[in-house]
Amino acid sequence: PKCLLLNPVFELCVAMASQISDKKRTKKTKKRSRVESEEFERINSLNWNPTLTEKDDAFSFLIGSNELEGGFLCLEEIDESEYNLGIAKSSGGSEEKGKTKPKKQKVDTKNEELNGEAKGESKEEIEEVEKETKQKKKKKMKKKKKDKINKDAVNEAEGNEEPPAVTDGNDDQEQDSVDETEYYAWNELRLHPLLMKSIYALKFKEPTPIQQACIPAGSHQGKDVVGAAETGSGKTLAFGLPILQRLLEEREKAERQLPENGELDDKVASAGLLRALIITPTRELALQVTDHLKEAAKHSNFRVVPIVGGMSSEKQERLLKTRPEIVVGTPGRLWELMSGGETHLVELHSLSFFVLDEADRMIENGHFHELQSIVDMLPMANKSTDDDSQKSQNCETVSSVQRKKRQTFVFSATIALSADFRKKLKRGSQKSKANDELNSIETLSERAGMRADAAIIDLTNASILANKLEESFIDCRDEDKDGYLYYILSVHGQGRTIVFCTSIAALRHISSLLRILGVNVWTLHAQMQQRARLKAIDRFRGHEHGILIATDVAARGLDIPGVRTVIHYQLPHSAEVYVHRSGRTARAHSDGCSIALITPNDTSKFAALCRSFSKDNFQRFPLEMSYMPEVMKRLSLARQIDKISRKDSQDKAKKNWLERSAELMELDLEDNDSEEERVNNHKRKKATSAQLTNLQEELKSLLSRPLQPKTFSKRYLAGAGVSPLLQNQLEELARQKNSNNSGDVKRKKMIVIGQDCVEPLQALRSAGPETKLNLKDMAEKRRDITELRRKRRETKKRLREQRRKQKKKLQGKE
Ligand SMILES: Nc1ncnc2c1ncn2[C@@H]1O[C@H](COP(=O)(O)OP(=O)(O)OP(=O)(O)O)[C@@H](O)[C@H]1O
Repeated sequence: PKCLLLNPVFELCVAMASQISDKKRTKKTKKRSRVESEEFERINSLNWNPTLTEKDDAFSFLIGSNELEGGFLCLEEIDESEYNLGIAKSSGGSEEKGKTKPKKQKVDTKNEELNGEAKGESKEEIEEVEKETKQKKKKKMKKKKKDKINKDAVNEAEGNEEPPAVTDGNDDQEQDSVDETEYYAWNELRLHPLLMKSIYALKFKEPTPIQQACIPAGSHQGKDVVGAAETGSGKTLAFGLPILQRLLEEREKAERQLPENGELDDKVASAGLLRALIITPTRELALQVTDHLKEAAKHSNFRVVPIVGGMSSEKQERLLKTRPEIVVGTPGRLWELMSGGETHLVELHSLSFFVLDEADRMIENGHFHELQSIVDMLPMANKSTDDDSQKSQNCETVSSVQRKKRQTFVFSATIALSADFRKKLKRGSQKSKANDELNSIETLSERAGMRADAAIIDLTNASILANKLEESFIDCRDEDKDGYLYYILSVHGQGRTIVFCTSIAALRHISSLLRILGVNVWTLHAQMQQRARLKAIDRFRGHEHGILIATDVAARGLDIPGVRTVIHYQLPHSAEVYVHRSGRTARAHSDGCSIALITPNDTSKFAALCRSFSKDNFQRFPLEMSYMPEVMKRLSLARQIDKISRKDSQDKAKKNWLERSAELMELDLEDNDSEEERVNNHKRKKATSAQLTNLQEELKSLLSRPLQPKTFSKRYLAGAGVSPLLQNQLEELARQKNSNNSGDVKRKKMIVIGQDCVEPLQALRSAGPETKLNLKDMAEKRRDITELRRKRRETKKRLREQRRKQKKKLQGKE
C-alpha cells in the first residue's frame, strides 16, 4: 500500500530484513548451486533438438499443463470428520499453531534426509548439517521474534497495517523442493508465506490477470471489489486469496499482541465466528469453490464449509457447529438455516467478507428473494440501529467496527456493468431504498454494503468470451440435429465433451438415443437428486473421453480439466448463458471449441448472439457429409427402438399405477376385455417384441463396425476406434497401396477410415478460413426469407378475400 511505501522507517526495516534473509539464503544455497551449476554446464553442452514434438518430449507435461487436481466432493465424502469435528470449538491461533508443529518437524526431517541422499553425503555429515541447521533455526527464531516486536512497535506508532511476513525460505523445509524463482510473479502481491506454500503445491506459476488486479485491492488496500474476467480465468482465488490473506494478517497481529498486554484481541476472541460468507448460484459451484478455497487455506487451518441444498439440514447444522470461519453456500439452503436462527450463521457482526460469485445469476428469477433476505440481514453501516434490529431479528450484537470493515466482493464473467455504476453506488450509500428489489447488480451491491470507492476491475474483452475458445456452428434442420450430434461424438469424440440442452425433455431424448447407439453418456439436470448430480460429475471427471449431457445447471462455474468441446444442442436464452456454457472449455491455460447446432428457427437468435459478442463472422464446423447416410441409418433404427421401449415402459407404468391405486383403495381390478381382445393384445405384444429384437440386432450389427462413409468399399481400411499404433500401420499400408496403383487413374485411392478421428478443435483448425460465415450474408438471407413470408401471407389473404366475395355473389344469386 501507498501509505507503507511512504513510511521511511518501515522501508528501512523491510530493506534490512530482506538483506539479512538474502545473506542467509545465499549461504544455504551456495553448496547446492555449485552442484547445480556443474549440472547446468553439462546440460548446456548437450545438443538441443528443436524438432522434438510435445508428444515425444517426456517432460512436456511440465509446460502449460492444466491437469490440476481439483476433485469434487461426493456426498458420501462430505462428512463431519473432514471438517475436524474433533477440533475444539473456539480454536484460537495458538491451538492451530500447536497442531501444525509436529507435522512441520516430520516434513523437515524427511526433506533433510532426501537432500542428504541426493547429495550423496555420509551419515555423520548429515547429522552435523542437521545440528547446524537446528542451531541456526533457533537463533533465527529468536531474532525474528525480536524483529517482529520492533517492527510492530514502529507500525503501530505510524498507524500502519501489518505488512505480510517476509519469507526467507528457511522457515519451512517443505519449500526446499520448490524452485521459488519460478514463482517470482507472485512476489509483487506480497502474499502470506502460508498462502504461497499452497500456491507452490497447486503449481500455479504466476497469478492470472484478474488475480494480479484483485489481490492488492482486496487484501492490502482493503477495498470492495467488483471483478469481471473471462470464464476460467481464476476468479475464485481472486477473491479467495485476499480473504485468506487478511484473516492470516489479523490472526498474526492478534497473536503478537497477546504476550504484550496479556489480553486477547477482539479478533482472536472472535475466532470461531463467521468471517466470510460466499454465495454461489448452484450447489455444484458451492462445493467446487469450497474445494478450491480449502486447497488455498490448507496451511493456514481456516475451515471452509459448504452449505447447499440436497444434503440433510441436520448434517449441515452439525458442520456449522464446528464454527467454520468461511461458509460457501447457495441462497436457498443458507436462508433456510438463517431464518431458522442457526447460531453460527446469524452471528453476522463478525462477518468481514461478503462475496457474490456469479453475481449476475443471483439477480435472475428463482434466487433473489432468498438472497434479498440474506442481504437484508447483514449489519449495515448506513442503516439506523432501529432498522438493523428490525431487519436482523436473529442477529446478535452488531459491532460498528465490523460493520465499517466488512468488504464486499462481486464477481462474474458476464457482469453487466452500467456506465454510471459508481454514481449509482454513491447515491445509494446516501439514500438506501429499503423496498427496492435486487433486480440489478448495482442495487444488489449497494444493498450488500458496497462502498462507493470500490475497485471495479473489468478485464473482459469486447466479445466477453474466453480468449482461447474457438467457436463454430452447424446449420441444420430440426430433424437432423440428433444425426449431427451423433456424428460429432463418434467421428470427433476425443477429449471430454459437454452437450448443453435448454430443456430436460430434450436432454432425456438425446441421452436415451445416444445410449441406444452405444455412446456412453452421463446426465446432469436440476431435477436429479443431489447425490446423483455429484456422481454424474465425478464419473464424467474420471473419464478421459467422457460425455456429459447437461442443462444450464452446469453452465456456470463448473471447472473440469480436459473439457475439449462444448456443444450447444439447443441455443440458450441469453448471451450470458452462452458465454458461461462455452466457458466450460478453454479454461486456465487450455484451449477448446464450441459448436452450436442452429436450425432455421434459431437463426435470428444466433445472429443476435453474434452481435452481442461483436462478431461478424463465425466458423462453420467442417462436416464429412459422406458419413451422414450411415449416421442416419443407425439413428433411424435407434429412434424406432426408443419409441417402442418408451411406449412399453409407459404402458407398464400406467398398469402399475392402476394396480397400486386399486390396492390402496382395497378394490379388485376387473378384467373387462373380451377373450378376443385379450388374444389380440397378446399377439400385438408378441409382434412388437419381435420387432424390437430385430431392430436391436440390426443396430448391433451396424454398431459392430466403425462408422463408414457412403463410398465405403474394399479400397477403404477401417481405422476408426483403433489404437494410434495400428492406425499408423493402416495408414502406411494405404500409402503403399496408393503408390503401387498410381498409374491407374480410374481406381480410387485407398483411404483409412478414422483418420479424421481427431478432436473437434483440430478439425476446426485444419478446416481453413473458407468455412467462415458472414453475418451480413446471413442477415440478407433472413431479410429475403421474411420478405418471402410476407408476400405469401399477402397472397393468401388476397385469395381468401376473393373466395369470400365469390361466395357472397353466389349466395346473392340464389
Ligand atoms: N494462477 C493460476 N495459474 C494456473 N491456474 C490457475 C490459477 N488460478 C486458478 N487456476 C485454475 O484455473 C481454473 C479456473 O479457475 P476458476 O474456476 O477460479 O475460474 P473462474 O474465472 O471462476 O471461471 P468461471 O467464470 O467459469 O466460474 C481452475 O482449475 C483453477 O485451479
